[in-house]
Amino acid sequence: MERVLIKTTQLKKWYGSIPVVKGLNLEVKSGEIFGFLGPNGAGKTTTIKMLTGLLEPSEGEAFICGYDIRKQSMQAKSLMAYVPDQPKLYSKLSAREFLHLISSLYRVPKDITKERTEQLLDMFGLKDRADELLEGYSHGMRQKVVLASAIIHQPRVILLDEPTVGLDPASARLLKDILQNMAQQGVAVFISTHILEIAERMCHRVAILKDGLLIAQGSPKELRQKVGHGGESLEDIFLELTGGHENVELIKSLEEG
Ligand SMILES: Nc1ncnc2c1ncn2[C@@H]1O[C@H](COP(=O)(O)OP(=O)(O)OP(=O)(O)O)[C@@H](O)[C@H]1O
Repeated sequence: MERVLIKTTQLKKWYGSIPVVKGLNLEVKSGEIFGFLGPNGAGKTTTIKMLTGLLEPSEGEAFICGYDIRKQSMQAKSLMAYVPDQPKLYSKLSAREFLHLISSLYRVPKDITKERTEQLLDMFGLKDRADELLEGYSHGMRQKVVLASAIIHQPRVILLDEPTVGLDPASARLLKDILQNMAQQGVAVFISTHILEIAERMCHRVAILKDGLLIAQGSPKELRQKVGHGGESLEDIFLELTGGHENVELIKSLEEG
């Protein structure tokens, strides 16, 4: 049986008196690519921040590889990687220096760090500019450095918040290939995205969050069978479940009017 590497039980978050995540029960297994979908403000980033230990849950628990993110945070964090939607880099370091730094924080031995840094720089097409300061990098190039730094310690779990924003098509494809490869090696991949085509093509299972609650969960095919009438795309199902179809109708009526 595959191991559950990400698990939440009745995870909740309030900001002040406002509940934004309302009791999430999630499980992601080794080798699984899990898509976390939902309209703006649904609570996706809040959930990911609780899973990574950046935000304290108001109630409930989250586990990474069986470690409680609050009580065993060092063990949990050493086994995970997090790619935020707005990554921050040390702009006065070069890409090569940054990768060495992150790798050393994860206590990867020096010789392995050097080898993996060169492999990753090569893989992401950054080798020619690896010694330039990151302040001179474009958004997409920075995104690639963050991705490289996230996988340098070979995590068992990777959480990505909107990772394809700013990547050119070739880099987005590279990311997809890397994540699929990681999943084949048993990594649990948790990816929040608004790009439903990515979710449809890449994710083994997706969950749709609305107003802090899970309203559907399953493989894209299962969701189509459960919710659809046949022939719909995941986008149609998403809009149906989240009420986006009303907006489509509204736009149409505005156009007609
Ligand atoms: N620090 C905060 N203080 C108060 N409210 C917050 C804070 N951070 C987020 N929220 C609110 O919590 C809700 C969920 O936000 P969150 O960023 O988790 O949504 P999301 O699903 O990631 O949205 P998006 O797709 O737009 O990135 C929103 O209503 C947001 O305004």
